[in-house]
Amino acid sequence: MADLTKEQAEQELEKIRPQLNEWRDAYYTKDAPKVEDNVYDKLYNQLLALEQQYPELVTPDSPSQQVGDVTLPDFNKVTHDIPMLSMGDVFSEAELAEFNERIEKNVGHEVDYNVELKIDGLSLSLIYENGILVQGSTRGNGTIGENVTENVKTIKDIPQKLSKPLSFEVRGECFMSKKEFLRLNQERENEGQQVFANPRNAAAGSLRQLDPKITASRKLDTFMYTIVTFDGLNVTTQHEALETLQELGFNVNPTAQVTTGLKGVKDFIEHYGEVRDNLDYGIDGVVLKVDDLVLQAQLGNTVKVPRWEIAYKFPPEQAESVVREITWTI
Ligand SMILES: CC(C)(C)c1nc(N2CCN(c3ncccn3)CC2)c2cc(C(N)=O)c(N)nc2n1
Repeated sequence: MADLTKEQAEQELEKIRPQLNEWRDAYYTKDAPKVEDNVYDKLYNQLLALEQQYPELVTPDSPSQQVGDVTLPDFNKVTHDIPMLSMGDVFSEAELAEFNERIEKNVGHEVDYNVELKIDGLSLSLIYENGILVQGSTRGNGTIGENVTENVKTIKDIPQKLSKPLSFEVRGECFMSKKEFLRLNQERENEGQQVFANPRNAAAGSLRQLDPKITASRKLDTFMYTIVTFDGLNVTTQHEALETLQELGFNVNPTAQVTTGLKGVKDFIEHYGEVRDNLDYGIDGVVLKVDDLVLQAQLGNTVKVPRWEIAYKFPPEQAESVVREITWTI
């Protein structure tokens, strides 16, 4: 911002201060940010620049003076030493068959897959040192995530202390059950607040709160699915990794199955495609992972996605309004 005269700076500040305070209040009290963080940050930095240029223009109600009880809408960032990759996805059985053929051609024989439900939540990384939870973070862009450690400590199904003094990273999905989603939205409706569009948004909005007390007031759950570093664990398959996670006290989705080649995958997909609406958590597909960890390493990853896994995606769940309409007609 070009150097302004003191009068011009004062006029600018009289506009910027209430705007930032309004945005910040919306961010906290309504969990519904009115603007993206970067828009807030940009205007906030303009305020800081003007106040640095003219310190005498700083007022007690300036957002720059609201330190302590209200930290800025920005999380500390963490770097994922091992990137949190994306997933290749397919939408038909023909594409699944192509994926399987590619794998079999590459390794020269049929392979076992660990088949998992794809939970519709947000990715979470947990780091433990000597069995103590020391960091929780979101996926972010796969390399840089947000540090949400204090919030993660309010999630009841995440162990803060493991039964073994392990130092490792585990990853999984943080989600909100459909039951909790309905309860929370009813509460927000009663309080005249904006409701969340779906459980995934509600989970993201609850985990990505800067006030852990707000996170604690929302019931979040997890299903963990990856041990990133296996040192000291004799785990040789993805299925064993899930069993080990369960033994260590993590919540693991109980439906995973090992199949030989694609046999059984079709039944798994059809079954969970049918019972999906009755599950208390959202799913948006099924994930196939080559079960053997040595084969996974042999197949490796492309820049963004592992070559050894694929996500079969379901069509979007039936819209709430359609369901309500049918009920209404009846
Ligand atoms: C370890 C790998 C990479 C194979 C992996 N990656 C996953 N994901 C990556 C892409 N993700 C992602 N998220 C946002 C933007 C782009 N990609 C969302 C998590 C998995 C997600 C689930 C689930 N949801 O239930 C699951 N059972 N297994 C996963 N396994």
